[in-house]
Amino acid sequence: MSGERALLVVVACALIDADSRILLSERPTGKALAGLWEFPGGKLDQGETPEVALIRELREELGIETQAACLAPLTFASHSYDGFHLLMPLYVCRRYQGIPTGREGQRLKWVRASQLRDYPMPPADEPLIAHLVDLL
Ligand SMILES: Nc1nc2c([nH]c(=O)n2[C@H]2C[C@H](O)[C@@H](COP(=O)(O)OP(=O)(O)OP(=O)(O)O)O2)c(=O)[nH]1
Repeated sequence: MSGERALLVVVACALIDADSRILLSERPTGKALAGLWEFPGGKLDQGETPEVALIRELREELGIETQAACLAPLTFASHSYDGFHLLMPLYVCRRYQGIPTGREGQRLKWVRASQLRDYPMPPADEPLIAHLVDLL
Protein backbone atom coordinates (compact mmCIF):
# COMPACT_ATOMS: atom_id res chain seq x y z
CA MET A 1 0.00 0.00 0.00
CA SER A 2 1.38 3.41 -0.91
CA GLY A 3 0.53 4.70 2.59
CA GLU A 4 3.30 2.48 3.99
CA ARG A 5 6.04 4.18 2.00
CA ALA A 6 8.43 6.40 3.90
CA LEU A 7 8.00 10.10 3.26
CA LEU A 8 11.15 11.71 1.86
CA VAL A 9 11.40 15.49 1.91
CA VAL A 10 13.63 16.95 -0.80
CA VAL A 11 13.88 20.69 -1.25
CA ALA A 12 14.37 22.13 -4.74
CA CYS A 13 14.89 25.47 -6.40
CA ALA A 14 13.93 27.11 -9.67
CA LEU A 15 16.86 29.49 -10.04
CA ILE A 16 15.88 32.28 -12.42
CA ASP A 17 18.31 34.47 -14.38
CA ALA A 18 17.89 38.07 -15.57
CA ASP A 19 16.47 36.72 -18.83
CA SER A 20 13.73 34.74 -16.97
CA ARG A 21 15.35 31.40 -17.77
CA ILE A 22 15.38 28.52 -15.29
CA LEU A 23 18.44 26.48 -14.37
CA LEU A 24 18.20 22.71 -14.85
CA SER A 25 20.80 20.26 -13.64
CA GLU A 26 21.38 16.82 -15.17
CA ARG A 27 21.35 13.87 -12.79
CA PRO A 28 24.71 12.13 -13.08
CA THR A 29 25.31 8.61 -14.37
CA GLY A 30 25.09 6.01 -11.64
CA LYS A 31 22.40 7.77 -9.62
CA ALA A 32 18.68 7.00 -9.63
CA LEU A 33 16.96 8.83 -12.51
CA ALA A 34 20.34 9.39 -14.22
CA GLY A 35 20.26 11.61 -17.30
CA LEU A 36 17.03 13.35 -16.33
CA TRP A 37 17.02 17.13 -15.83
CA GLU A 38 16.04 18.32 -12.36
CA PHE A 39 15.88 21.41 -10.22
CA PRO A 40 18.95 21.83 -8.01
CA GLY A 41 18.38 20.79 -4.41
CA GLY A 42 18.46 17.72 -2.23
CA LYS A 43 17.57 16.06 1.03
CA LEU A 44 17.49 17.80 4.38
CA ASP A 45 20.28 17.00 6.80
CA GLN A 46 19.35 16.34 10.43
CA GLY A 47 17.97 19.48 12.07
CA GLU A 48 17.94 21.62 8.91
CA THR A 49 15.02 23.76 7.86
CA PRO A 50 14.11 23.53 4.16
CA GLU A 51 15.62 26.97 3.56
CA VAL A 52 18.90 26.16 5.30
CA ALA A 53 19.13 22.87 3.38
CA LEU A 54 18.47 24.59 0.06
CA ILE A 55 21.05 27.32 0.69
CA ARG A 56 23.60 24.58 1.49
CA GLU A 57 22.70 22.50 -1.58
CA LEU A 58 22.96 25.53 -3.88
CA ARG A 59 26.40 26.25 -2.46
CA GLU A 60 27.57 22.62 -2.76
CA GLU A 61 26.07 21.87 -6.19
CA LEU A 62 26.39 25.23 -7.94
CA GLY A 63 28.84 27.32 -5.93
CA ILE A 64 26.39 30.17 -5.44
CA GLU A 65 25.33 31.99 -2.29
CA THR A 66 21.82 33.08 -1.41
CA GLN A 67 19.73 33.66 1.69
CA ALA A 68 16.33 32.67 3.05
CA ALA A 69 14.82 36.08 2.18
CA CYS A 70 15.62 35.36 -1.49
CA LEU A 71 13.77 32.01 -1.53
CA ALA A 72 10.08 32.34 -2.43
CA PRO A 73 7.89 29.22 -2.09
CA LEU A 74 6.14 28.48 -5.40
CA THR A 75 4.53 25.04 -5.21
CA PHE A 76 5.39 21.45 -4.29
CA ALA A 77 5.59 17.99 -5.80
CA SER A 78 4.03 14.96 -4.14
CA HIS A 79 4.87 11.74 -5.94
CA SER A 80 5.19 8.04 -5.08
CA TYR A 81 8.39 6.35 -6.24
CA ASP A 82 9.24 2.71 -5.58
CA GLY A 83 10.13 2.56 -1.92
CA PHE A 84 9.35 6.13 -0.85
CA HIS A 85 6.95 9.00 -1.31
CA LEU A 86 8.60 12.24 -2.35
CA LEU A 87 7.40 15.54 -0.95
CA MET A 88 9.33 18.31 -2.66
CA PRO A 89 8.77 22.01 -1.96
CA LEU A 90 9.85 24.12 -4.94
CA TYR A 91 11.24 27.58 -4.22
CA VAL A 92 11.99 30.33 -6.72
CA CYS A 93 15.24 32.24 -6.35
CA ARG A 94 16.11 35.29 -8.45
CA ARG A 95 18.75 36.86 -6.19
CA TYR A 96 22.03 35.09 -5.59
CA GLN A 97 25.74 35.76 -5.73
CA GLY A 98 28.09 33.93 -8.06
CA ILE A 99 27.83 32.18 -11.40
CA PRO A 100 26.26 28.72 -11.17
CA THR A 101 28.70 25.98 -12.16
CA GLY A 102 28.31 22.21 -11.96
CA ARG A 103 30.43 21.71 -8.85
CA GLU A 104 29.69 17.98 -8.83
CA GLY A 105 30.46 17.50 -12.54
CA GLN A 106 26.82 17.75 -13.57
CA ARG A 107 25.72 19.47 -16.78
CA LEU A 108 23.65 22.64 -16.36
CA LYS A 109 21.23 24.31 -18.77
CA TRP A 110 19.36 27.64 -18.65
CA VAL A 111 15.94 26.92 -20.11
CA ARG A 112 12.87 29.03 -20.86
CA ALA A 113 9.70 27.93 -19.04
CA SER A 114 8.04 27.24 -22.39
CA GLN A 115 10.91 24.87 -23.29
CA LEU A 116 10.98 22.85 -20.06
CA ARG A 117 9.02 20.06 -21.72
CA ASP A 118 11.91 19.51 -24.14
CA TYR A 119 14.03 18.25 -21.24
CA PRO A 120 13.15 14.85 -19.75
CA MET A 121 12.56 15.36 -16.04
CA PRO A 122 11.78 13.01 -13.14
CA PRO A 123 8.06 12.12 -13.06
CA ALA A 124 7.55 14.11 -9.85
CA ASP A 125 8.56 17.31 -11.66
CA GLU A 126 6.05 17.09 -14.47
CA PRO A 127 3.19 18.92 -12.64
CA LEU A 128 5.57 21.71 -11.59
CA ILE A 129 6.14 22.92 -15.13
CA ALA A 130 2.74 24.61 -15.49
CA HIS A 131 3.41 26.67 -12.36
CA LEU A 132 6.66 27.96 -13.82
CA VAL A 133 5.02 28.72 -17.16
CA ASP A 134 2.36 30.74 -15.30
CA LEU A 135 4.97 32.56 -13.23
CA LEU A 136 7.32 33.43 -16.06
N1 LIG B 1 17.03 17.75 -6.36
C1 LIG B 1 15.97 17.23 -6.96
N2 LIG B 1 15.56 15.97 -6.67
C2 LIG B 1 14.50 15.49 -7.33
C3 LIG B 1 13.80 16.26 -8.29
N3 LIG B 1 12.78 15.52 -8.77
C4 LIG B 1 12.80 14.33 -8.15
O1 LIG B 1 12.01 13.41 -8.32
N4 LIG B 1 13.86 14.30 -7.28
C5 LIG B 1 14.18 13.15 -6.46
C6 LIG B 1 15.35 12.36 -6.97
C7 LIG B 1 15.90 11.75 -5.69
O2 LIG B 1 15.14 10.59 -5.37
C8 LIG B 1 15.62 12.82 -4.67
C9 LIG B 1 16.76 13.80 -4.55
O3 LIG B 1 17.64 13.34 -3.69
P1 LIG B 1 19.15 13.78 -3.78
O4 LIG B 1 19.45 14.41 -5.09
O5 LIG B 1 19.48 14.48 -2.55
O6 LIG B 1 19.80 12.42 -3.65
P2 LIG B 1 20.35 11.43 -4.74
O7 LIG B 1 19.25 10.60 -5.32
O8 LIG B 1 21.15 12.22 -5.69
O9 LIG B 1 21.21 10.48 -3.89
P3 LIG B 1 22.29 10.77 -2.76
O10 LIG B 1 22.47 12.24 -2.59
O11 LIG B 1 21.68 10.09 -1.57
O12 LIG B 1 23.50 10.10 -3.29
O13 LIG B 1 14.50 13.55 -5.16
C10 LIG B 1 14.24 17.58 -8.59
O14 LIG B 1 13.71 18.30 -9.43
N5 LIG B 1 15.33 18.01 -7.90
